Amino acid sequence: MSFQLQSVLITDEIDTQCVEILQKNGIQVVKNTKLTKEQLLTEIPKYDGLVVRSATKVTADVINAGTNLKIIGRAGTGVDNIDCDVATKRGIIVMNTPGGNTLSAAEHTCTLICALSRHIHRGDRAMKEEKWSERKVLMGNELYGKTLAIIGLGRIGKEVALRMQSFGMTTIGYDPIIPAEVSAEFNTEWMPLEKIWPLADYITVHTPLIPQTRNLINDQVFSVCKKGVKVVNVARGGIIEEAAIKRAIESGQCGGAGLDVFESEPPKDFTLAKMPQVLATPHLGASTTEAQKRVAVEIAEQFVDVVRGKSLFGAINAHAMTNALSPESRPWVVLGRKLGQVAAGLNPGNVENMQVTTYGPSLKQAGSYLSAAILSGLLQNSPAIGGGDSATLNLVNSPALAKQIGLNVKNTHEEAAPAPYTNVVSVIFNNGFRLSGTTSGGNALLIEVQGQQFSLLPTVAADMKNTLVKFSITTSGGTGNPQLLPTVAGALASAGMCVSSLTVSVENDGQKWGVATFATPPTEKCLEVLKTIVNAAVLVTL
Ligand SMILES: NC(=O)c1ccc[n+]([C@@H]2O[C@H](COP(=O)([O-])OP(=O)(O)OC[C@H]3O[C@@H](n4cnc5c(N)ncnc54)[C@H](O)[C@@H]3O)[C@@H](O)[C@H]2O)c1
Ligand SMILES: O=C(O)[C@H](O)COP(=O)(O)O
Repeated sequence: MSFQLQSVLITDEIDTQCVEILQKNGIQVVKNTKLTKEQLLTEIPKYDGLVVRSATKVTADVINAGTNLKIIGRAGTGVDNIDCDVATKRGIIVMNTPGGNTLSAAEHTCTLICALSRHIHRGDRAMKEEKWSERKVLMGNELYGKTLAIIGLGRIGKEVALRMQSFGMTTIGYDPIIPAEVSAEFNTEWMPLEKIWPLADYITVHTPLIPQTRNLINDQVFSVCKKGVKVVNVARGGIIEEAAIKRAIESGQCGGAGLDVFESEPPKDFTLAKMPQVLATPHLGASTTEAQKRVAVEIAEQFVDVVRGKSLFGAINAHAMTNALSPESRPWVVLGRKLGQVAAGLNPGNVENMQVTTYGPSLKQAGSYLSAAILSGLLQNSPAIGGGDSATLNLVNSPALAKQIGLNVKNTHEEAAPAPYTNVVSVIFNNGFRLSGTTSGGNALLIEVQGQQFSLLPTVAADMKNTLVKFSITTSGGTGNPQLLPTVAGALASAGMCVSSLTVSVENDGQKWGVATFATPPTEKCLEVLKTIVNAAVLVTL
């Protein structure tokens, strides 16, 4: 699945290469870093892409005002300034540039650790104030032989560990997803937090700011640390509680803090930053020419790759789309959506469980995008999610919306497809309703609806604004009525309908089902006419 991207708005200071790459690829770019919140709300509907750093707060109201938004790019790492939940529900891809500023942030962290150990900030201030005598009180400590605790052993945490080991520091750390064997590869002993606190001479945090990490280091943690412990935060303000740092410095429990990030940026109150024991920088971790060039180029190239259907690298909320980018997957995405629409049209009611089974080698990795595509068709008019908002249902938001309404989805795969097909997708709901389909020559085809198999498969084409009428026919003992199809076709034609296709299923239990598709929407009159000939007729708008 790929999409058109016509215009991108950049609202933070980003290297010019971002603009150049996007423009070279035919995307119009407007860079305006001076927009007020109100101006942003007015401007955003004009764009289908937005690129930011950490300054622009991409809040729910901005995302909801962005009626054409398809993608939000973060030229950097942290996405805490973007309301990712709201973006996901709106079907908007959010991507960052993981790794682009890792080295700069790691170097900045190491710089703060070194500077804190020798009171560089205080020495510098003393010189500027012509207070040479300060040298008597600015006794430092070597880093050699000291223990550095690293909370968050991801990209930056690892680079910090490797660099500080060259000063002779012992590195220990904690991360819920990095196992001890992995941290051992960069000579860092994994430990639970309670074991870490009393051992650390320095603590540096490198986690995202999430509920589990907010105020991770607080009064209680300081109280079990070594007296004089020094803390460093180049991750996000609030991971180390600012009020607790202040109290710990005042009591002498904390010997110094290196802070690049703050709970509010810019800080509403500079008291903490002004404390002599605090070495503060205004969120400079990624502010190097190298990192800024890298993240600017990366976010622009990532946008271009999505537009070309090449890659979703950096996307943090589009898991279902990962295997849906290739041209071969497109008819399957269409089929999935159509199956969902057919199910919604024929099987209204409470659906709590949906099982999607993919068959055949080509669909081995297709389960997640096919179930997302089916959900996008199934839920498009669902009152449970506000109904009728079909334009916004896609592979990004439909899994999240299904979860929100308590619809459980299970994917399974089987290597061999039922003969005579090579690849098939079938979906079955908790009430037993099932349907399946395949693709051929780029067309989406129905194989089976509710146990009724078609030998000549009805097309549910993507580009045809067609409507499907399912009708059931009693064939009384299997003899059938050879005149039925011409009779139905004739009746529909007399009702003024332009029929695109008319297909009847293989007989099952004395029943046949027919599917008619139309190039223009059928009228109520068409249904009435049909009902005089067949047992039941249901209209499904695709
Ligand atoms: N100051 C700056 O300019 C600057 C620059 C770049 C990145 N950052 C910030 O640094 C942080 C880390 O970036 P990264 O690229 O290393 O990210 P990363 O995703 O590579 O690593 C983060 C690690 O934190 C771990 N983690 C999550 N919850 C945790 C918890 N409760 N306890 C311990 N660890 C936990 C994750 O498992 C992950 O391994 C992010 O918040 C990012 O925004 C700041
Ligand atoms: O998470 C990040 O990438 C850093 O905090 C950098 O933020 P910035 O792009 O605003 O400098």
